[in-house]
Order: sequence, then C-alpha cells, then structure tokens
Amino acid sequence: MGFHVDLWTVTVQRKLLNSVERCVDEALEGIVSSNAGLMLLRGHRVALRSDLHNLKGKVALISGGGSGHEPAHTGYIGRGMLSAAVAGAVFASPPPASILAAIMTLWQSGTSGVLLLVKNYTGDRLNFGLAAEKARTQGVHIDMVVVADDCAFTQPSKAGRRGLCGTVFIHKLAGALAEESCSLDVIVAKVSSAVKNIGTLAVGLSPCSVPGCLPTFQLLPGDMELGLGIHGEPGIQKSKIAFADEVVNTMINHMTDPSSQSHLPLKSGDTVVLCVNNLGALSCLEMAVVTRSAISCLVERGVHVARVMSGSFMTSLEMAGMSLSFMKVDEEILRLFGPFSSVACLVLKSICKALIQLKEELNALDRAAGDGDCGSTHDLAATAIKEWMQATIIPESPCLLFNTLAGLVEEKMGGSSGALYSLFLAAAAPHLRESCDGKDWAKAIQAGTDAMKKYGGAAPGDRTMLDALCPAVDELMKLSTASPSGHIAVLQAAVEKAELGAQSTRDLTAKAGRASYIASKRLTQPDPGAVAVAAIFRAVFDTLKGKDQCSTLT
Ligand SMILES: Nc1ncnc2c1ncn2[C@@H]1O[C@H](COP(=O)(O)OP(=O)(O)O)[C@@H](O)[C@H]1O
Ligand SMILES: O=C[C@H](O)COP(=O)(O)O
Ligand SMILES: [Mg+2]
Ligand SMILES: [Mn+2]
Repeated sequence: MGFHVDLWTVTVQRKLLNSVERCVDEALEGIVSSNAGLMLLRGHRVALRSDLHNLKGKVALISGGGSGHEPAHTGYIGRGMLSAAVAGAVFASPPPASILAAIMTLWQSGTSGVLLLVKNYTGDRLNFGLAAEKARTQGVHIDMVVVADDCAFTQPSKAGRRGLCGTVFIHKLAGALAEESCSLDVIVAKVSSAVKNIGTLAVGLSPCSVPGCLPTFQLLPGDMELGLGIHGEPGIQKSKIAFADEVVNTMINHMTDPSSQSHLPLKSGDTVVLCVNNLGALSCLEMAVVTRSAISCLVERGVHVARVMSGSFMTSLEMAGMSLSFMKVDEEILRLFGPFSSVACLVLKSICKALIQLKEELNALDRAAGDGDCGSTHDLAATAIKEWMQATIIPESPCLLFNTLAGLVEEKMGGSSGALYSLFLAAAAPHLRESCDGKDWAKAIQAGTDAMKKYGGAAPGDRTMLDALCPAVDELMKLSTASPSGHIAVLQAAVEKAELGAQSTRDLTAKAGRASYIASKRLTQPDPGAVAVAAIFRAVFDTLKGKDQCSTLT
C-alpha cells in the first residue's frame, strides 16, 4: 500500500499553521492580541502603536515588507522604535494601499512627518515609493530611507545590496531620534549617514520554505551556503560546514575585504554595535557559541564592541543559519542606541568619583559618630561599581541596572549603609520595569526610601542618611507631574533639600545607628551617611544638568 503524501503534507503540515492563505493574518492577530501596546488597522495587514496620541508632534516611523522575517517588522513597534509596520504575504512586498493607509492614519493623528524605513528589495522600493508619492499629493510631510547592508556580493548588481538585519539598527536609531522630537529632515540625514556604516553577511545550513511551497533551495547535509539572502536567495559560495570560529572569521574577513565594493571598512580602534541574528532554526547553544566567536574575532582586530544583540531579529522562516551585522558608531550614535545607559554611565561615573573623593571626610565624620568606616564603605561601593562598568555593558533597562547595583552594593559595600542602599535599589527596581517616565521614577524612589525606613527602623529626625534623603524625595515626587523638560528643576530642588538636610543633622539627637550610643554633646558634626546621600544627589544633578540633550533619565 503506497503512501499518498501530497504537497500539503510535505510542506505546510511541517509547519504548525491553519492555512497558507491566512497564516500572515493569523500571525498578526496573535502578535497584536498578545501586546497591549499594539493595534491592527482594520482591513489591512498593518499593526500600529495603540498610543498614537503620544506621537503628536513627533515623526512617525513605518517599516515593513514581506512576512516570514519575524519579529521584523511588527515586533519593532513601540516607544523609541517603529510607529507602524506593514506586512506583505510571506516573502512578498505589501500592497501600496495598505502602506498608504498606515501613512495617513499616522499623519492624521498629528505626527509632524512620516519616515518610511525600507529594506532594499525592488518590490518594497516600488510599493513604499508609490504610497509615499500618493501621500505627498495629500500634503503629507514624508520621506523614505532604503537600507542596503548586504556584504555578500563584491560587485553588487544594479538592484544594489540587499536589505538585511542591519535594518533593525536603523529602526533603533530613527526611533531614538524621533523620540527626542527631531525633525524629519534631521532623522533622514542622520539615518542615511548611519546606513553607510552597516554591514551584514549571512550563512545558511538549511533552506527555508514558504508555507505551501517546497524549500527555496537545496543544501546537502553537511554543506553550508555563505552570503545567502533572507528569502533563501543564493549566496556567494557553498562549502562544507566548518567550526564556528572559522566560519565567523571567514565572514568578517569577507565583510571587511577592501577589494569588495560591498565591504565595511573596519580598523583597529573602531567601535561597533554587533548583532548576531538567528535566521530561524539555529539552537540557542549554537547562537551563544557564534556570539562568542564574533565578539572575540572583532576584539582580536582591536575593534571595541560597545553593544551586542544576539537572538532572532530578522529571520528567514525555519532556516538554520545566522547573519552577522555590525555598525560603526560614535558617541552620539551610541547614546541614541542606548539613551538611558549612556546617561546612566555618566551619572554612575560622577557618583563614584564624588564618593571616592569624600572617603577621608566621611571616615572622619564617622570616627566622631560611629566606627570610622563610612567613607571606606562608600569607597568600596564606588570602586566595585567602577570595576563593573569597565567589565560590562550597562543595561538599557533601569530596572535591570538597579537590581545589578543592589547586588553589587550588598556584596561589596559592607556596613549598615551597604545593606540600606541595597534595600533601596532592590525595592525601587520593580517600579522601573515597564517604563521609566517621571511618575515611575517618583514611585521607585519612594519605594526605595520606604524600604530603608521599614527595615532600618529609623525615621527622619533620627540623625541618619534619611535626613538628607527624605526631604529630597519629597521634592522628587513632583517628577510625577512635571514635564520631562522640567525634571532638571525638580532635581535641583531635591539636591538643595538633601544638602540642607545633611547639614541639619549637626543639631539632631541620634536615635538610630551607632551614633545613638554616643552622647549628644559629642555629636557636633553632620551625619556621614547624610553627607554621602547629599553628595550622590549633587553628582546626579551636575551630570544631568551638563548633558543638554538629556535633562532627564526617562
Ligand atoms: N537604621 C538606619 N537607617 C538609616 N540610616 C542609617 C541607619 N543606621 C545607620 N544609618 C546610616 O549609616 C551611616 C553609617 O554607615 P556605615 O558606616 O557604612 O555603617 P556602619 O554604621 O554599620 O559602620 C550613618 O551615618 C547613617 O547615616
Ligand atoms: O520579503 C520580501 C521583501 O520585503 C520584498 O520582496 P519582493 O521585492 O521580492 O516583493
Ligand atoms: Mg560605620
Ligand atoms: Mn522579505
């Protein structure tokens, strides 16, 4: 009895789908219904931010293209990223009508302009271009940037270099600029310049197959294809699978080969952001090994890897393989790549410098009121944080940063202050998980202070660090209602209250901590912990005041 295995069984049933015709629609419905921040545009394969009112006066960003490259592009919609994404059928460009519908929806919601970020494929250039021209005739302030980052072909054809995973870097940059209310022309200029500093190359170990179709190409077991496209287009050479280090080295050599018209010039001393992209079916184990190879290969060439992204960013359905993308960056681009972590880095450096400089003064104050080590404990914390910053990349998430600092301080600082600071940071962190606007910062700081009081047992007036912290926190509660541009003024008032609070401890009777064992008449100097807290606030304020474009941590 012969088995009748039809095409459907061979291809689609290997995929967990319901229907070839509706798989893109069902996928979009699944993504949107699992993310409160997204909504679907009725009648179109278009996903949008659900908070369009927050885009008023800012440039809206639209990307899109064929489906089958998830999470691109719907997965990149959000604050500081895309405003909308337009999905085509699998590996096929979306219709101009849907692109235009997305443009008009965003334009009519009060945005200052619309920027289309398009991967360099003929279909996408034509369809997004057609929609842009139609929108322009309706008065829309619109522009388009095409991303062409493929390093495979040494002499690219007239169609140009394909658009690959480097497009995600551009989403991030354009999103950060739009979030800072930059104009359309400024964003286009900065992004167009950044595109020239991106290179991507892929390697495939197995083909992919469009639902309902046979695999796009054949690869014998044990073979790999270098330089293929994200639709399974052929690359530049087939070879036997080699070790990860060897494959990565070959790829980076090819990507930076000056004899290739598609190469990215890379020299010792350059700084890059690296993206190791899973094309769909590489295991997490393999991805980690390849990421290690890519970082060490770049470091061996004297290249500083400032950020690493490793995961599935621009896939090709179920293709086993990966692509390497790197973008040369300067300080400004890096700040845009991690607006929070760039500022946090400066703030932490400033705090550490202040506490290390205060070491002897705090120890002297503590000798008169405690056990003389308050400066040493703060110095230990500052030194540990500096060492950590040199060894790692500061997380872009304030919640993760606070949790990391809580652990560092708990482990390295010692003394009552070590436990108290760790409590503050650990209690504050969860309030910064989802977002970090002024309201979130106020809640976080309040939660941290409440934890200090709860577990330390002290209260304002007891001659402890709370006498500097609490008056400052009262001021910082105004972050909840102040506009981002007003945050610096709130912080300034908080600093002044912290410094007054610290000085006021001279005249307080100690009711908590070691100082409470010492006769009041001997306590004539301010409390060391309070002086330290005031110095921390001062360091934060002076840093943020100095960063004109970042007067806030939100
Ligand atoms: N229960 C408490 N609540 C808040 N702050 C406290 C408390 N106990 C001590 N402190 C602060 O800790 C500072 C002393 O820090 P440190 O010298 O590191 O700790 P230790 O007193 O254990 O040696 C004090 O100056 C005071 O500001
Ligand atoms: O995924 C496919 C691209 O987005 C567009 O491809 P195409 O130009 O072949 O339609
Ligand atoms: Mg002490
Ligand atoms: Mn595509």
